[in-house]
Amino acid sequence: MKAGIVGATGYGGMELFRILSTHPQISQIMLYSSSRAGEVYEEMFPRFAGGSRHELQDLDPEKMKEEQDVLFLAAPSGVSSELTPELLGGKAKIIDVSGDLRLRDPEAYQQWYKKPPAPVETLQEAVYGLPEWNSEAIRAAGVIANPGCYPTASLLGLGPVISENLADPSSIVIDAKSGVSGAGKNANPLTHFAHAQENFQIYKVNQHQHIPEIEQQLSVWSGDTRPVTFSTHLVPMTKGIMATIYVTLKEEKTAEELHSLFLKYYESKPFVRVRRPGEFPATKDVYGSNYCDIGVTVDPRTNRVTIVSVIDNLMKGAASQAVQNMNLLFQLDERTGLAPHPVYP
Ligand SMILES: NC(=O)C1=CN([C@@H]2O[C@H](COP(=O)(O)OP(=O)(O)OC[C@H]3O[C@@H](n4cnc5c(N)ncnc54)[C@H](OP(=O)(O)O)[C@@H]3O)[C@@H](O)[C@H]2O)C=CC1
Ligand SMILES: CC(=O)N[C@@H](CCC(=O)OP(=O)(O)O)C(=O)O
Repeated sequence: MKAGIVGATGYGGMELFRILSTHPQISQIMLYSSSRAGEVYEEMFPRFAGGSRHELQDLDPEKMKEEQDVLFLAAPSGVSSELTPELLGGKAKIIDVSGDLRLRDPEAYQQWYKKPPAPVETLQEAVYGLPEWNSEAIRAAGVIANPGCYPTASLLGLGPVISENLADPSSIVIDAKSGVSGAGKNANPLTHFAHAQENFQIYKVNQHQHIPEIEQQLSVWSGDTRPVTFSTHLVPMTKGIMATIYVTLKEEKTAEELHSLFLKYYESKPFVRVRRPGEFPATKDVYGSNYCDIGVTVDPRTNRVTIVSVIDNLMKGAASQAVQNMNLLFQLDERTGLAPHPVYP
């Protein structure tokens, strides 16, 4: 299969290149750049030297959609809204890693992203690519909206409890933390080294663009609207997300019962690992991998559940989940090309 990456010079695009370079079904990778066409990728990033050379190409949607079997879009939000309509109707399947195609409601996109939304017809073609919950639709899709990093961790943590209608709808609190690579490669005041190191900061309070994405999927599971309190914090580490989720149960459950519930949903899912009762994961348990590790318990004094969900934001939160989606789109084993073990320490 031939794969193309838009945004290959960015953090998500680099991870895509790293994974696809050793994927057994990928025979050729084409890299596109809006700013550095003509330059050689391996000279720009010597860490990738030692194999084939890749000259960065100009974006030419007409050529791209006929020459590639799959196109990964890993550009800032706002780019895919315009580019995807031009890429439809060709040979290539499209996997968008940005937030542009995730929200069904264009007005919600405008409200939360403060940018013009993609055309409604394009949004209607896109399937939400959370493989553990949506694999059937993904297999039949032509366009995938890859989930956001925070929503991936949050939704995998909440899925079993919300699907089983166990939670008091108004009780959901997601307290999320991310490493700085979540903000991409361009410096901003929040992620500048001198500001971020030895610092721990909350940001986008009640304004984060992932709130409607999380609520949209919760309403798919529950059939009604579940507003969430969702807070994001910047942690002085390179990669990793931890979502600590609190929900109040409608009825009493033991920690063992909740553990069994999570196993029921995830035992057959290769990339979600549920910890034994009383055990909780850390971000380094999944570093560099496609895993989401989850720990769950309940406090019998408050009847409140604590769910801890960790991912690597650039992997399960972006690039490796996109490749998992590619595997499903092309009817491959979803594990193909996704190395099994995280990097440690
Ligand atoms: N970082 C993360 O953890 C996650 C990021 N995402 C999303 O994935 C996308 C990529 O993120 P990330 O890799 O971190 O971002 P980066 O800022 O690191 O890289 C984005 C890349 O997009 C390319 N680009 C910029 N403008 C355009 C344009 N007009 N047309 C085409 N390409 C363009 C640039 O490459 P060039 O100049 O060579 O074209 C740039 O290298 C974003 O939408 C982000 O929100 C999603 C989940 C997690
Ligand atoms: C640490 C950090 O700044 N993270 C980013 C993640 C953004 C992202 O991935 O954006 P989309 O999924 O909407 O494309 C943020 O919180 O905005």
